[in-house]
Amino acid sequence: MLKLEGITKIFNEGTPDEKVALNHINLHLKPGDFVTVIGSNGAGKSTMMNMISGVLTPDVGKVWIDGKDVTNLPEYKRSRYIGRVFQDPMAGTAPSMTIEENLAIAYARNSSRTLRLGVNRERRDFFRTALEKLHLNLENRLNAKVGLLSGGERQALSLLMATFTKPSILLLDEHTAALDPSRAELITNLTKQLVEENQLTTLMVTHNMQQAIDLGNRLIMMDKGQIILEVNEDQKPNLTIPDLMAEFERIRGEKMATDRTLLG
Ligand SMILES: Nc1ncnc2c1ncn2[C@@H]1O[C@H](COP(=O)(O)OP(=O)(O)OP(=O)(O)O)[C@@H](O)[C@H]1O
Repeated sequence: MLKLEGITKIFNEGTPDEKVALNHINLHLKPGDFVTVIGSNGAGKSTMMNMISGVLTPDVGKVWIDGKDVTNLPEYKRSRYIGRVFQDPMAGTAPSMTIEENLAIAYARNSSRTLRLGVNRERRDFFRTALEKLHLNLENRLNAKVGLLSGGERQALSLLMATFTKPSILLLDEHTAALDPSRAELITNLTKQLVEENQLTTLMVTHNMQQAIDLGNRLIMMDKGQIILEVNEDQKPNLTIPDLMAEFERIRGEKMATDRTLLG
């Protein structure tokens, strides 16, 4: 489903600002895997997500999606395989367009579906049914401009837009971090629901260790451009925050830099 093979990315190579952002990353996600990604600031998490979505190309290594080598496929050509939700609720939607128009764009992105431009009745019913799942009453506001929605509502819509065409890979990039706790919980629950319903293969970056433990069937920890710990399906149900901190200390020989956000 997703395979990263020996991925290395060096920024500003050969200059005093040289930075090895990813150092020989190997990762394999089976269909339906939901992998949470934790790691300190600058560990390489966003760089890895950008490598998968095609924003960046690796210096060394290959990216495979659905058995295809997509390493050199540009972002716009990869978008039909990938749904992505960012930290900023403003990033995933077009504020001056209506909810319906935003959904129509997301729907059209997956070109494997038949696309007739515009929104016909059948499509509108499909959008309404999808929106009902959010339990935010957005199904009755199809013609409302997205710019008028709250941050939580926009993030819920972004999540729906990223998932309802069933992408091969769903990338969640700290997508609850900018929300207040009750909205973050709503989006977390919605994430669980949509991923399960659509059986999506998912990679989620979070700074919240409890969220990383609670969601998904696998967990990886990154540090200094490397995956330093992989927790598999059998180990994850019993995992605790102290376990993760102890593992970091064992591997790196130093205490993990933590703050309240990281501890959730
Ligand atoms: N375009 C770039 N040019 C130069 N250096 C970069 C660039 N993008 C990332 N880096 C560096 O690469 C390293 C990894 O960055 P990355 O954003 O992937 O980390 P991260 O794990 O997502 O961190 P955070 O949790 O703080 O968002 C960092 O040291 C960062 O400064």
